[in-house]
Amino acid sequence: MKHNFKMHTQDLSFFYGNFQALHTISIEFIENQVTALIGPSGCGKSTYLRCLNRMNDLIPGIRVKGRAMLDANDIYDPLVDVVSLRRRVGMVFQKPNPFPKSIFENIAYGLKVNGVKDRAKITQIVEKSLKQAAIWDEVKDRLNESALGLSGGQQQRLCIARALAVGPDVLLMDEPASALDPIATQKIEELITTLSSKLTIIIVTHNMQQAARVSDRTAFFYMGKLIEVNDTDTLFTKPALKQTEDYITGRFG
Ligand SMILES: Nc1ncnc2c1ncn2[C@@H]1O[C@H](COP(=O)(O)OP(=O)(O)OP(=O)(O)O)[C@@H](O)[C@H]1O
Repeated sequence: MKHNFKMHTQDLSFFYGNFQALHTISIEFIENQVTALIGPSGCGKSTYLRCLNRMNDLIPGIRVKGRAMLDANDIYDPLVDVVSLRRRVGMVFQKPNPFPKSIFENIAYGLKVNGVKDRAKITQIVEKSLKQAAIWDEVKDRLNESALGLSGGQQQRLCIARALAVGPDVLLMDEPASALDPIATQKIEELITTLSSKLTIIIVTHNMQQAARVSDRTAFFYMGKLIEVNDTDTLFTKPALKQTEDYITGRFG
């Protein structure tokens, strides 16, 4: 079966000032699959993830080399509008970060910023996004209450709904469940699996069991380098390199 690549990077290198955090990383992200990025703390997973929607742009002294492509477009092309890039490549962070507004407004806000004015349409998208993020039943009777009154797991699913509302093609998730309890984590993992039928998902996780559960492909990073990328099953059962094997069997990390 021929796969379509939704995103890919080619020899992507990244520098914080004089410190090179990423060395010539090339990965292809298959459309409507989940790719997990794993590796020990400080190996550059989050830096790489943030390169994919230019979240590092505002850090002073950074430099990017190589290419990061969304479909056939280089996202670092000077003509790219970063706001519309982030609409197509959404992001969910480690710590749920809802706005201090109502549940409804958390979703509606991004739509308004993106120029949607029709109230009925906004209401419809809010409902659809909350349903997609598997939180509608829990919040439908309290849409006007503050999002800050929700549990951590609910807040994270609300943030996922917020990201989905603007219709992204790709969702970047930076350890989306690491601040959550096991039940909330399971809900997020189930949600990732459901969403991947329509979205390309790239997830950073510290948790190898989680990578094995949710992802189709896994990329192992070490000290700013991509060591190995493969089907998740293959990477975890027959890693090509000793370094990968040592990491997944817990010999370091
Ligand atoms: N804003 C920054 N300025 C300078 N160096 C940074 C900055 N952010 C990260 N780094 C460095 O870049 C390297 C990669 O960090 P990064 O956060 O991408 O790793 P990570 O694999 O995501 O780690 P963790 O799992 O602990 O979050 C580290 O050496 C880190 O110290």
